[in-house]
Amino acid sequence: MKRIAVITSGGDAPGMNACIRAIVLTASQHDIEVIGFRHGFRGIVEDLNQPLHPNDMRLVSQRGGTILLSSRYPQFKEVDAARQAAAVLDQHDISALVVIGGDGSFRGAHHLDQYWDGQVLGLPGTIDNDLAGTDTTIGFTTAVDTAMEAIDRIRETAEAMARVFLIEVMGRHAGFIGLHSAIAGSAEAMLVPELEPQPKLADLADSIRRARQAFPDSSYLIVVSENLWPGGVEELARQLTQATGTTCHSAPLGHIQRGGRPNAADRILSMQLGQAAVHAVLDGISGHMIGVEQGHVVRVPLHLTFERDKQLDSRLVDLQLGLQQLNFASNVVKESA
Ligand SMILES: Nc1ncnc2c1ncn2[C@@H]1O[C@H](COP(=O)(O)OP(=O)(O)O)[C@@H](O)[C@H]1O
Ligand SMILES: O=P(O)(O)OC[C@H]1O[C@](O)(COP(=O)(O)O)[C@@H](O)[C@@H]1O
Repeated sequence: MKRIAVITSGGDAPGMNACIRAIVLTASQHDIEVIGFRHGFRGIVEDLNQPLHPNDMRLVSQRGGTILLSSRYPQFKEVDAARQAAAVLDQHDISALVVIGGDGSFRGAHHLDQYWDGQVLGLPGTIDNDLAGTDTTIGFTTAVDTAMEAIDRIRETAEAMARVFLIEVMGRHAGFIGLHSAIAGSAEAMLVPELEPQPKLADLADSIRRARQAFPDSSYLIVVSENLWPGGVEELARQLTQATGTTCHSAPLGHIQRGGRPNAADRILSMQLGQAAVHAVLDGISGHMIGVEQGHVVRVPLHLTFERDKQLDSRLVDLQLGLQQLNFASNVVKESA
């Protein structure tokens, strides 16, 4: 009988618990025990093990965060840490490890694979959706829903007070949350790292000025990815206020985007991938991520998920940029009417 170990690693993502549930239930169907290690790779190295029983899984899918806890543990890059993890996994007679996490976690899984004989599998769990080889990641659509709801709320007060807001969303190196929440929130402008060329301060200020002229009683929302503007969204708001003469407010959404109950799509994705991970273990697969492409479960070599950049969907970028233009054009029509 095989034993499977599971960790959740890096930034937690809504749906990780539903994924753990599917792994534990599917494994039990095949008489396979599942052991969790708390706090990601640190938990393996320090042997923070936690048996996972099907009976414990009844009320977990609905919860955000991760019942296995997570961490950022840079020490795992060391060879000694990987060797220690391999020794702990062997002591527990583990034959496969499932890592639920993002690109950093998959680098960790790939690293461990070189020092351990067991099977290593990755499941894409990050709100950032920045893993190549899968259309979406566990937690992404819930985070977009959360950002959209926050944008809607800001829209209402901004509209009531005719204010300009810069709303900062998560996504350290990738604009997926930015793009999707900008479209869903009908933002007047969007700043995400993938835009070529990047809008300049003067362009943004000019758009704000024109919109204010045409529609002085309306709100104007700009969605901005974190880490994009030097000094952050507060500094961008300060510079735009100075350039336009209109007060521009900053609203960083922060970690509220990461918590919360997973939406239906994330629960379904998580359970689909959790079940598929156990099937991959039974098929003897190692060194792969289990992802989803066009509704089908796919197995992708781990290194291909983090060595390549995942592109934004150019049709969605065009959609947002086009609607921004039309928004502006309709302002001009009204202005001249
Ligand atoms: N190059 C690497 N080699 C080994 N382990 C790594 C490497 N990069 C990241 N890790 C491990 O994966 C963990 C999660 O990575 P991180 O980038 O923080 O989050 P995410 O997996 O969500 O992208 C790190 O804290 C570390 O333990
Ligand atoms: O909570 P922390 O450690 O400050 O990390 C914040 C980062 O984690 C994320 O929420 C998720 O990123 P990862 O999934 O890659 O860990 C990013 O969007 C954000 O930049």
